[in-house]
Amino acid sequence: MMLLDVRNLTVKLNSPNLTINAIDKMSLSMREGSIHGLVGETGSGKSLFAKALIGTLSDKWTVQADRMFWQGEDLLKLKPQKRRQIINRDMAMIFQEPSRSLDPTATIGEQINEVIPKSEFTGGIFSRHQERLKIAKNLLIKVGIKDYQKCYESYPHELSEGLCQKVMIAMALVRSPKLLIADEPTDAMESTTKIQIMRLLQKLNTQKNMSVLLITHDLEAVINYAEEMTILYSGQSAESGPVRDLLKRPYHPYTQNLFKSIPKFNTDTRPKSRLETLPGSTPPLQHLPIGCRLGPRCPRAQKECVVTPKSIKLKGHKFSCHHPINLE
Ligand SMILES: Nc1ncnc2c1ncn2[C@@H]1O[C@H](COP(=O)(O)OP(=O)(O)OP(=O)(O)O)[C@@H](O)[C@H]1O
Repeated sequence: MMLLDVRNLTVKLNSPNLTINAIDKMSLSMREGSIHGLVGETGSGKSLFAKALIGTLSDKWTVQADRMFWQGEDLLKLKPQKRRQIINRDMAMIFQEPSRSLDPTATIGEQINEVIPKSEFTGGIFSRHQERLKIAKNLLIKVGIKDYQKCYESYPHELSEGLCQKVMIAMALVRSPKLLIADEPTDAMESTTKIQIMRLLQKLNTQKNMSVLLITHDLEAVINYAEEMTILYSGQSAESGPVRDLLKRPYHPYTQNLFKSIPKFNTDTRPKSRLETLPGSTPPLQHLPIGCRLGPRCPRAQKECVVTPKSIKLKGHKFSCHHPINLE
């Protein structure tokens, strides 16, 4: 069953002089119980997408979409209060630099206690303290923190980034969300910590059937842990589909180039030769090209590319390109 189905999402930045489509008709759909990677370079709009979905963008942004279905219900058609209720109940988000998301003046225990909803308590007011303690410790055990007592009593600065991220995940689990949005959850972490966090997310996905939207520019993590992925370039969807299929036969030149930028997946590269990258860099918001935004950097660009390409569905992929590769 489809958990999330967003079609043609446009996120506009409204300034006094002009309006910019920071996200331009992006689509993303994910199945219930899956890990879905959302990949793109810095500034491609990954975090904006997440914020548009959970409704935390400020008034200077306008969000429009043909549909934003959550378990078959269009979130954009709901009254704000109802929408918030569904999002609070079903979705949770964790961020990069977890130590910054935690309150430096309160212990981990105090912070977990604060997010436990009243509905979790079964006993009376006098047993509340003991219940809180039990729930918080269970959460810390669930995310694999062995020394949970010490962690419970610690302040964030006394913990490593990896432990802080586990605490953030524990806090996110308190409402048993159906979807966990993980925005660069392992950014700037060392590789062993990275693997621990990714394995934890994978375990929660398989054991609790919690879907994960993994937002990252770490393509290898997506290849290792996600079943499906969406590739964003400068606010436009380039290609989406099952990770294995995309790896085997990408249709979009940008997808092909992304994979070629990882030595492990570029078997054509001779030792000591340069990795293939596209010329130039991603355009800033104030200088977005018209049509396909990859156009100025794309080796296959032709005059049609000044018109935004339509999304084409083929063999389980969706891609938006006038001159795709590997079609034969
Ligand atoms: N509050 C804001 N005001 C103005 N522009 C913004 C704001 N937030 C994001 N942007 C712009 O919107 C675009 C998309 O930003 P976003 O943070 O979604 O990118 P991202 O893909 O998540 O990048 P990163 O991987 O660096 O987090 C960027 O060009 C960014 O500069």
